[in-house]
Amino acid sequence: SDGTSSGQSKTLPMWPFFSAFIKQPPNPKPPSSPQAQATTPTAATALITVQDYDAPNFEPALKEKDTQQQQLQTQISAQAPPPPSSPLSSPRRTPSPPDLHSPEATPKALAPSAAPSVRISAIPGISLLADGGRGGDDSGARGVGGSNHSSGGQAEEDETDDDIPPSFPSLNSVQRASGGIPSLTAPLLSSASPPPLPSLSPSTNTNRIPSPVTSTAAPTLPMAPPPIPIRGRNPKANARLIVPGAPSQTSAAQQQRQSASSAARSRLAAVGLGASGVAAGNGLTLPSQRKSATSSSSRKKVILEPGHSPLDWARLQRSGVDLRNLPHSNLIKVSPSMLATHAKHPDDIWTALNGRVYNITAYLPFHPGGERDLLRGAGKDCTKLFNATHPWVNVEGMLAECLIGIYITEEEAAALAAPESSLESVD
Ligand code: HEM
Repeated sequence: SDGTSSGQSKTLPMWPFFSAFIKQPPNPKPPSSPQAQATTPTAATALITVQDYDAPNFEPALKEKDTQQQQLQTQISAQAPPPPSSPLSSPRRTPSPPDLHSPEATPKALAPSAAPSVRISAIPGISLLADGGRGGDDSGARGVGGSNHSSGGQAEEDETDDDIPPSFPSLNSVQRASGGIPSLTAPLLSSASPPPLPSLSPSTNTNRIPSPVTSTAAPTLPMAPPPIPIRGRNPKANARLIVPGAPSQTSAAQQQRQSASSAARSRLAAVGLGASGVAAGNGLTLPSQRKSATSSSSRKKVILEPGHSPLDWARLQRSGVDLRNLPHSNLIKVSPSMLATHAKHPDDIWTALNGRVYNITAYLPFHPGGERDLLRGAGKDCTKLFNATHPWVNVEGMLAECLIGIYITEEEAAALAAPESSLESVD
């Protein structure tokens, strides 16, 4: 029978393709090779058995194939379960795998002839085995290291439980109940507590904010929490918090920071710079610095009537309205005596500024410093007063439409009047 089986396996090269579509008997068979025993029992496994065949012996092989098909159909129709101790499972009982290179190494060769030799597993081909590795003897499967789910029962549960690692510590252990593992926490505490770090000792931490973390859990923390940052706060605000003469409650670091800031401010004042590093007196310094530069003048903001903002004044200048109140458009030469005659009339108030004479009557309600201050220059030269108050104001642009003429001295006016009088006398 060995020769026959060998001939069958050697002369059916196309049989694997047919056997792949043949429904297997419900009772699965053991794997056909020892290697299949190592496969996962829960996954569908395709077992492929490839054997050498002899091409010249094709004719007898066809006959043998027909015989096998008939027997196979008979077996499928009968669906007879294989005997519990199938001879085909004998290779699995052997503790060491057989030599695969020898002809007797195949399960077909190892199977006795009395057994139902013509079975799918004995025919070289492709066998699709769902849950391959089932069947057979439980002890045999365990003997070669495989698993057997068909045995079921307690054996299967034991194998499943072995894959789950045990919980540590156990759910009902004393370690969980106590909240910690003494064997792990004790070395940490013992190594951190003696001796305590100097930065964590309460005696050197009196200026810091008392924290329960530093007092209770200090041995387990490597560093104490940092102090509250003071960066971003206004240094002047810090300076205002210091009450002169009062006992200082600040720490040494804060005192050092404040002394450094005051020293920096004194250095800036020595070079003529404000606290912000900007030259004092150009309008970009802090209000306190600017007020000290103009403390001699009586600068005060007044509330202007609605519709008298600087923009309203600019709009009035561009409107084309006559703001000069002159019978002609020519500029005239104004003497101090002539200017003085335009100081009291409420509709015709002149002032001299930077060598020019303006009619400031229309501008009076628009003056940010108020009418009263502006009227201080009515009928006279206000250049000194103007420059003492707001030298940055562009008066040439603001009062362009109010220009009367140029401001001349009495001598120039007299010189101008003399020729005219002489000509008049000539005429
Ligand atoms: C005649 C031409 C004048 C013009 C065109 C004029 C214009 C101005 C302008 C534009 C401002 C606002 C400046 C600012 O906000 O920075 C102002 C403010 C002021 N002016 Fe005059 N002014 C004139 C004459 C005078 C005179 C003669 C005085 C008399 C002291 C005076 C006293 C003031 C005062 C006290 C302020 C308020 C300053 C402040 O905002 O704190 N102005 N003036």
